[in-house]
Amino acid sequence: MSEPLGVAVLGVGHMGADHLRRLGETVGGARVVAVADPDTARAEGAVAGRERVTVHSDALAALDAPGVDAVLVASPEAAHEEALLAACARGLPVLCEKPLTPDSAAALRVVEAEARLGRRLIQVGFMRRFDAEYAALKTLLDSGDLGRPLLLHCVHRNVSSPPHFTSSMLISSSVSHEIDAARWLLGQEITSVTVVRPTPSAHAPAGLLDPQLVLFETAGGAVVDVEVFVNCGFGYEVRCEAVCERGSARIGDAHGMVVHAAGGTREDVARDYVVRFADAYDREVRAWVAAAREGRAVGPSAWDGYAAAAVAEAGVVSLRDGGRVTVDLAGRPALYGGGGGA
Ligand SMILES: NC(=O)C1=CN([C@@H]2O[C@H](COP(=O)(O)OP(=O)(O)OC[C@H]3O[C@@H](n4cnc5c(N)ncnc54)[C@H](O)[C@@H]3O)[C@@H](O)[C@H]2O)C=CC1
Ligand SMILES: O=C1[C@@H](O)[C@H](O)[C@@H](O)[C@H](O)[C@H]1O
Repeated sequence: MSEPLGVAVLGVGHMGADHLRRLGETVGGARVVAVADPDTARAEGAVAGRERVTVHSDALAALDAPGVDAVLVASPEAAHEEALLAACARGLPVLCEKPLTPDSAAALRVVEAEARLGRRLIQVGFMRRFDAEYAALKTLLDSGDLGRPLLLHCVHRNVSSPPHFTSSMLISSSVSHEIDAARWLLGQEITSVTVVRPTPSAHAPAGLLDPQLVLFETAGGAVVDVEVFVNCGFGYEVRCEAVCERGSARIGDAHGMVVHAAGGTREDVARDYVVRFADAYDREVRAWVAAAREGRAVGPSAWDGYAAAAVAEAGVVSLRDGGRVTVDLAGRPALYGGGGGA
């Protein structure tokens, strides 16, 4: 393709607006030609100053707008399935923000639609795979230098959660990143989930079970623990330590300046994911555009989105009922490699 990739952006809230800016400023080879958001005032504001962009209140109308070659889905998760199925029906490449869908049944319908096409169109927005530190950890683990990974210790903290956040969303929205990262880093499917609930923080909104401790067991016998705490109040922290047979490796400790002053040490903590993962989002969108222009798809697949949804669902059952809940995955279509590993 010699022309820039014509992109329709569905949803121009927090993430959609950030990706819209990215497609204009940071990532070459693409041009936003349509946006859709039921909040049309927001959509008009988001494209102010841009030329030749059509604004739609309806997502499907945006897909049919002139010049659309590909779709970036940044609407709330409940709207993803309809957009993904419509994109598949039109043969349009998609970058879909995580989670793929709110539940595994919907995710499986998306997987089946793509598998029927016989080619990948969908990349899921698990951007940590494009983060330099995560990529370095993956390379190290794959090299075998540290031996077999035994444990992953993960931390996922946000300053505060959005008003619509529920106790289940700590798992289905926030921990979905650790689910994908663990499957990817270890190359293994997650087979069971156990959620432990400490007494909630006094600073969490009433009724929100925050923090939570989420434990995964994998097909290869590794164990992953995730502390998720979305109203920690002080900063955005994402860490991961891999403990292996011959050593350990940790990422996520240092991102800014370290100041030694007044008899102490101070280190900046990122405010949120848009800051912490800015480079990762840039690489993610750049990789998507480059692949879409060549008629390919890269990065986390619809199958990865489905697997994350199924694991999260088991986690939500454990959160509700207690105990260890087994993850039941459907058979993996040949399009995604068939077989067992993640
Ligand atoms: N990769 C990451 O680190 C992050 C991913 N996300 C994901 O991005 C997606 C969007 O989240 P936010 O931007 O935080 O939400 P948001 O609430 O800030 O924005 C969502 C926008 O979508 C619009 N919208 C609602 N229904 C729509 C539809 N059917 N079609 C098109 N637009 C529609 C809303 O009016 C709103 O403007 C979610 O899937 C969320 O999980 C969110 C934060 C970080
Ligand atoms: O995807 C994201 C949000 O939706 C989620 O709510 C946050 O906890 C994550 O850190 C962020 O990356």
